[in-house]
Order: sequence, then C-alpha cells, then structure tokens
Amino acid sequence: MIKMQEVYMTYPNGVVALNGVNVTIEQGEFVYIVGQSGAGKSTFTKMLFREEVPTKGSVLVNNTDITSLKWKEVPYFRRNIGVVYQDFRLLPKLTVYENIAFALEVIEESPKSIRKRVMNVLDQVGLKNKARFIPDELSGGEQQRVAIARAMVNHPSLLIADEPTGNLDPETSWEIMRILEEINASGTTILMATHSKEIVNTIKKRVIAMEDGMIVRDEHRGEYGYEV
Ligand SMILES: Nc1ncnc2c1ncn2[C@@H]1O[C@H](COP(=O)(O)OP(=O)(O)OP(=O)(O)O)[C@@H](O)[C@H]1O
Repeated sequence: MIKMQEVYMTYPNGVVALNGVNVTIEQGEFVYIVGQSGAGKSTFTKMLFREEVPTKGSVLVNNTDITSLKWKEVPYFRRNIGVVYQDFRLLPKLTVYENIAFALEVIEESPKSIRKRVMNVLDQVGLKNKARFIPDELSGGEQQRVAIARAMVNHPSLLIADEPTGNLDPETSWEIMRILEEINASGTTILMATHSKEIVNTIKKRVIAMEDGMIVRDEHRGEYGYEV
C-alpha cells in the first residue's frame, strides 16, 4: 500500500514540483498518472523509490515511511520496487540475459537460481529466444520487454512505469500494455505515468491527473481528459 501525506517537493533550483500531494493506492491497483509536461508526474513517481526525498510530508510504502530511511537501507527497500523508463536504460554492452541477471547478482543469488529466475522472467515477456542478444540487436518493443523483465525479476510489489510506451509505435505499445496488465493481474501494483490519451481511454483504469504539482482529479475508470 502507498500513502502520501502532504507531500511537497521543491528542487534546489527553487522549482516547486509537488505542492501538497495526498493519495492512497492499494496493493494490486493499476493507476495512470496523467498531466501536461512539467505537472510533476515523474517527481511523484520518484518519491516512491527514494530517487528524490520530499521537502515535506510522508511517503508510506508498505507501512514504512521511506522519507526517513537511511542511505544504507535504500538498496534493500528498492528490491521491492521495479522501475521502467521511456528510454529503456539497458546496459548496452551486456546481453539480455546479463542485463537481467545483473539485478540478481548484486544481491548474491546462487548461479543456478539466477539462471532459473532470469529464464522464467524472459519467458513471461516472450523473449526466451533472445537471451544472448545485446540491446542494439533488438527492436524498441523488445528492449522495453527486457527492461520490464529486469524490473520484475525480484518480484516487486510495485512496478513504476514512467512513459513506458513513449518511444514505441502504437502496435508495440499495445503489446507492452498487455504485459503490464498480466503483471498487474498477478497482484503487482502498477503506477504508469503517460501522455497516451488512446491507451488511457481504451484500457480503463484509475486515473490521477496532476497540474502544477497537485492532484486535480482522481477517478476510477477515468479518462485522459487533456487534448493532445
Ligand atoms: N532534478 C530537477 N531539478 C530541478 N527541477 C526539476 C528537476 N526535475 C524536475 N524538475 C522540475 O519540476 C517540475 C516537474 O517536473 P516532472 O519531471 O516531475 O514533470 P512531468 O509531469 O513528469 O513532466 P514530463 O511529462 O515532461 O515528463 C518541472 O518544472 C521540472 O522542470
């Protein structure tokens, strides 16, 4: 469960990116975050995996106020959160397999268990046959599927997707959405910042709309609500 209470975020340059955010998201929800460029969507998501610390307010993730975590506690906390980005952020010199295994090797898993878990998660995103490829040898949609596999390999309770379809053509975007829906169906909370009116209006979910660092709308099975 996620609970933000009176969250404010002012960046060091004086920009107020969050201006009093209050929200509760239950385990297993699928939530779109919408709003114009600069509204605070990315900053909102960054609060949830301690990429940024709010200037004021509390951010509860599974009953822990993560604003007060010590730096050495942050990596352990982040194992329970997967993050995917618009630009995939795979390591270019590593194979698909290595990109995903990397997330496990750093937490000292045995080689046998790493192999099993990596192949399982690659199977889940339909890319078992591309395990030895490097990112450059894959399409954008395939790279995003690898990024999703990497984010999911630790079985996090929350998956944050910051414009996951932003660099993909419409057909590939629907494929990615199908995978995200499957992940959500197995109980993972999904928080997806997006500019895609078509996706939001077609695959109906909870919609949180932000403007000027504030939540201005929060609807179950909501609409995108902005002209694009
Ligand atoms: N690291 C930073 N330092 C200073 N200002 C920042 C930083 N990151 C974001 N901002 C500012 O905070 C505001 C909110 O940015 P944020 O990236 O959260 O918006 P967004 O809704 O995700 O936008 P987009 O849709 O373009 O990704 C913007 O005015 C932005 O310029």
